[in-house]
Amino acid sequence: MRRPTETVRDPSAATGSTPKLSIQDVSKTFESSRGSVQALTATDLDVQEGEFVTIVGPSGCGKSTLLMIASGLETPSSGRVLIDDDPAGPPGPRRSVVFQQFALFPHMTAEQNIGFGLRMRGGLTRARKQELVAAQVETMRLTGFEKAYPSELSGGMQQRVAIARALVLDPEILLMDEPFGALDAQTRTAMQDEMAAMRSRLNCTILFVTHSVEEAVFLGDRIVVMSARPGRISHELSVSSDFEWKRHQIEHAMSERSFNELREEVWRHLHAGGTRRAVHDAPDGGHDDAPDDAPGGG
Ligand SMILES: Nc1ncnc2c1ncn2[C@@H]1O[C@H](COP(=O)(O)OP(=O)(O)OP(=O)(O)O)[C@@H](O)[C@H]1O
Repeated sequence: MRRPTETVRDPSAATGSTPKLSIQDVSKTFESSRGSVQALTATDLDVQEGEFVTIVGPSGCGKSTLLMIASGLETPSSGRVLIDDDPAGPPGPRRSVVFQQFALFPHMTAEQNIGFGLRMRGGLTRARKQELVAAQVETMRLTGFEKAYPSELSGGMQQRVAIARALVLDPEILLMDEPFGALDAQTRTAMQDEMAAMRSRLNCTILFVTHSVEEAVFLGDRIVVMSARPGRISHELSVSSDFEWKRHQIEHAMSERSFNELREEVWRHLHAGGTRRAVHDAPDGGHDDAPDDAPGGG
């Protein structure tokens, strides 16, 4: 029987399949007025088709940089990114990104925001585009708010619009950079549950950056732990889909022993990676909010 948690070094080697997304020996150095900052070093990550990979690590360790490089919005200083074994190239419709700050157009309604990326897409009639937007409105439980402007929507609804805007493009790879980080605790919990429930209906591969170990454990098929700057992947853990709590809500999951064992294991690896304080949740896990003390915060 498969152990519920096990260290996975190279999942593609285990499955023998071509990864959907492959980040190979990527490093990134930013040049700024304060000198150069090495954000990432020698980072390798393979993500299999349909896999949901969560990334945690200390503040400033390069999580967002890794995600931006995976999206094509940032170029690596060295190394390469492949999709289905081919160079990923510049950003395109195969990859969609959802940011922490929803980045909605304030002068557009919810449905106009959702349909924005479809405007440039050829081969679709106007009626078909409207159908696709309507389907996302329903999936994201935004019915009745189609004509509302972002300022008229709650934070959770705004983020649902942002996710709908990414999903309407039917991306092969969805890249999410702390998508629930700007939400209040209650809305965040609701969105975590929605993401887990929606997951089986999503036909895409997901890379998800979070500061929350709980979110990472609850949502991820695999958790990637990064170490302090210059960031690199220090550990990976797989989370078996056999866990019963994977089919429940996060509040329920957090009361399960196996969930908490996994959470503690992630914390151990975070501590081993060189920071006392890496993420900002675990309300009952003894890891209270505290000022960032990891090097290179930002
Ligand atoms: N455009 C940039 N120019 C200069 N330095 C940058 C730039 N983007 C990121 N950095 C630096 O690279 C390092 C990694 O940043 P990044 O945002 O990827 O980390 P992170 O792990 O996502 O941080 P956080 O958890 O706080 O969001 C930081 O030291 C940051 O200051």
